[in-house]
Amino acid sequence: MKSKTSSAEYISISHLSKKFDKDFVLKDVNAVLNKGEILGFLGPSGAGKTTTIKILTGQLRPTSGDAEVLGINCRKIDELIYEQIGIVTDSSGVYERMSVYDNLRYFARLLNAPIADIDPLLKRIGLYEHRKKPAGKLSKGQMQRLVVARAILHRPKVLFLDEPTSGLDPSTALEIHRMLLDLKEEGMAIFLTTHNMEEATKLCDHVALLNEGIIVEYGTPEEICLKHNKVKKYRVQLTDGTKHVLLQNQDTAEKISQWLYESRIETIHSCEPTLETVFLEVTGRELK
Ligand SMILES: Nc1ncnc2c1ncn2[C@@H]1O[C@H](COP(=O)(O)OP(=O)(O)OP(=O)(O)O)[C@@H](O)[C@H]1O
Repeated sequence: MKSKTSSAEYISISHLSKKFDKDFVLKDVNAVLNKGEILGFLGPSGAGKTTTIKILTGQLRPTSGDAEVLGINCRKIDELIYEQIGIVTDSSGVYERMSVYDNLRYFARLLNAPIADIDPLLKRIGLYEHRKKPAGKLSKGQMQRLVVARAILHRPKVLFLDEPTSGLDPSTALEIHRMLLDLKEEGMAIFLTTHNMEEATKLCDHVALLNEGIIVEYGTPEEICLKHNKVKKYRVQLTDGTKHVLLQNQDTAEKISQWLYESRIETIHSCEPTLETVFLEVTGRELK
């Protein structure tokens, strides 16, 4: 983990814990997010992802440990930080009777963002055609784009997204992904929570796999998968339709060469771990 003094370090989380009543829902969480990076907090429902975001945005105080966001200790965060961060949770906070444009104009005034930035932003997120529509009449995907637009209108340094593509169709999710990668390129630091391991693998520079409040793996998606690539396996489908998963060893080599000799192999692949299979291996739990 990098030192606290790094100028590009926008978020640092150190031994963070949170207790509700008697139960710890976060236990000794450590992570770092630098400028121009995407950090993913991944875990099943109840793992503590939203609680982490709430602590980092000043909505909850931790029980112990520390976190800094843009150099401000999480216990001292107040509304002033909202000039420098954007938050996407759900669509609450959008005024449904106001038009798309008026919603953004309202937030631009609130956050001192230039009104002239609204139209280019609407074009960028594909909502320009819908700018006069009441927000309440947007589709789910359009609403999600509006919520992201509202969160980035004032060009924050850090963007928090709590499951930004949950429930979206694949093409809308893809548009959100493209937008996030563009924002990252522009230097924004993005803190993302998701259940979706494919999304995390594609977008995140680093991921924290969170289970019951504990980070069970932390690193780049590649590092984590490589670390768990010790037991090598092959997946073979034969021409008779049967499927076989075989450990890489002498017996398998002999079996595969026999099947090759008999022209019985339809497909053959090596089984590299994914974040999904790593999570299952480490926790014994599916991510759904
Ligand atoms: N205000 C609260 N009081 C008591 N318990 C809470 C409170 N907020 C959250 N919890 C509990 O803390 C645990 C973690 O909740 P959190 O919302 O952080 O999970 P999550 O990983 O974001 O889940 P999901 O993917 O379902 O959003 C859950 O067991 C939840 O019931």
